[in-house]
Amino acid sequence: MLTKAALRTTEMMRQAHARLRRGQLPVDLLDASIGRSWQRCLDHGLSPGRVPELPRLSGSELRDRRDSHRRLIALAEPLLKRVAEDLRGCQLLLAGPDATVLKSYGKRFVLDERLDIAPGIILDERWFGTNAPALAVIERAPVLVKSSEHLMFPENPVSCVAAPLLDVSGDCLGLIDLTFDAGHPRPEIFLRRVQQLTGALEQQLFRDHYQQRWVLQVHASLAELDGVACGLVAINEAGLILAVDPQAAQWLGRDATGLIGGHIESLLGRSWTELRRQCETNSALLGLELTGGQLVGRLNPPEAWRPATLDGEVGGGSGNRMPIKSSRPRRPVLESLVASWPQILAREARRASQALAAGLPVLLQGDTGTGKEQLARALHTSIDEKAPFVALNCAALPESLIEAELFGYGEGAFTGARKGGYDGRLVQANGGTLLLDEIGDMPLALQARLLRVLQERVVTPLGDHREVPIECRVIAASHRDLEARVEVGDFREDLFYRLAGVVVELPALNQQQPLTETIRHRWEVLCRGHGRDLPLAESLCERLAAYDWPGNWRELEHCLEAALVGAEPELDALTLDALSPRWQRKLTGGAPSEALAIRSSGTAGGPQELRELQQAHMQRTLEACDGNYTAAARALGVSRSTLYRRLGR
Ligand SMILES: Nc1ncnc2c1ncn2[C@@H]1O[C@H](COP(=O)(O)OP(=O)(O)OP(=O)(O)O)[C@@H](O)[C@H]1O
Repeated sequence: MLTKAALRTTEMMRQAHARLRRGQLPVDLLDASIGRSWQRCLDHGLSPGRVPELPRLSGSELRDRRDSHRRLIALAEPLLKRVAEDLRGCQLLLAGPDATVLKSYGKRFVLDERLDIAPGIILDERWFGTNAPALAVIERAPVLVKSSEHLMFPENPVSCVAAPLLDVSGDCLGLIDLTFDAGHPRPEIFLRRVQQLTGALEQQLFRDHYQQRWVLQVHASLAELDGVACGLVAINEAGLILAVDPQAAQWLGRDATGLIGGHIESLLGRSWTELRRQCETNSALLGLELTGGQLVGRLNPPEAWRPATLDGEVGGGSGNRMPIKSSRPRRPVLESLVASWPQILAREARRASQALAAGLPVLLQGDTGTGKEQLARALHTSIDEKAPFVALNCAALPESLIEAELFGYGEGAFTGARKGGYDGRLVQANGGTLLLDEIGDMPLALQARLLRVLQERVVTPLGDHREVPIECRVIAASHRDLEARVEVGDFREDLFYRLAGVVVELPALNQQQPLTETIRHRWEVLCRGHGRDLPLAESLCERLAAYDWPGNWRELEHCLEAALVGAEPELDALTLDALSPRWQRKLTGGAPSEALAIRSSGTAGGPQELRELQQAHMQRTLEACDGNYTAAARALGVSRSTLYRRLGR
């Protein structure tokens, strides 16, 4: 039996068709998208009610068409088959982006013998008139086309919903249509179902594309965070936003293009380094206070996030922590990391791996962003990728917490202590590797305790008398010159020797020779990763090589990836003009007036001259700071060691 609302709609549509027969387009009686479609159909010269001859692909044409959409079919088929079994009495269609039906699942509706909606049929508006698949592609949105809204079939016994399936670049891969009995009282539930299907498949596409990246899920409700309606943001190691799906843009209340290429810190107002540390190997739940309101988020390290499966479960498990199941190495193993390194450095890295495997500690030294953490992970993976890798940033924790974090505590050790106590990072690293990052910033008192643990290989948690044996490999890392700190008494000499079994000094990026080659290689790797083929202009490559790179690899990565994701699709080559104004300023020497002077005087302005100009600028800044290197380095925005090096001291 029809509901009152359905009767009203039926009556309205009867009037709509009557007005159409009198030559009027009844836009006031139709939904906006249906009205637009009717108008297009009339413009194509279609006559309502006259059943058209429908074009169909031949058997071999259909095979070819399926072959050219095999990625779409492979992605969607398992899910559609499963859903068709649940939705008895409905027909599910998978169609290409031109609304040609590729596959049909479940019931098969035959409206009359010429209207068998089967694979091979082309549901183009130009001959089939208003229909959900064609309309979903044109509107790029989910649509519901009820029985008599199908312009050519005023007595249509079925209604349809359809939604387009968009890939990560927003291109339409195809669509899913669900056809059901027109008498169904609540057609909206089918619309929601189709949206869930395309949502789940789009999440799968997002995951496949950004599997090696950090993924932030966002939603207003914790209960929905693992569903298909959550928004997704892909982030690179440096914190740069690589992609924002339409749902994330909606939740965040921001335009995706405005967010892509920006830094996650400016979106979340939290330190990226700290966020990353919070979820070193596990996903971490975050409360996000954004200008648009409160959202919940979950930050997932590379490979940890699994799309929703539509069964109410999440691939990787549920709850607020999601252990990584993958047994594949998450980081490049040592050999692939060192493949492009200078020979001497690669040899040092291999030596460190052997030493670590034999139980010796390894110390990694180098400026910020030179790849200490990346090497530490590769060393660990090269020995035992399945064992725990625990990183502790000794500089990031307040002095009062670092002891509890490192050694753990017993139940009730202090006010606010977790029920059941806490194991501490040393115990968590048992059987694996502990990275003591920024060890040069560890307070002296704690250095003494750490030394004792390393000597005795047992820890005593705070407020506890138990002794817990420790069996882990130790890597320490610091951007500080530890020997210099030992000399001035800020670092214990005995601890230094305990940590420095093998020392690897990671060079600054600008010491790589020739730097143009390194940059070009990195650019090509990034282009491949993003599926782009965009040459790097020679002139820009030279400018990049002349820049000092105080943030080393991290800064280079940030610069190149921001340029790549922001590059217009029609660009022939990446030139200086295509970079952000900030990078243009940086690359024209950090002293724009001097760089401009080179241009206006007509001098070539090659890398060597730029280097000399930079040096002169640094020297002048140093003099202006009365020879104080720390103040000059801060004024120039570079590290002290970089300033020393650039001035040849
Ligand atoms: N040799 C390399 N080739 C390409 N990218 C690299 C290389 N080394 C480091 N990177 C990239 O640079 C970024 C910084 O690396 P990493 O965190 O290991 O540096 P770090 O020395 O530990 O820095 P910090 O001292 O600031 O913690 C990462 O995104 C990493 O992927």
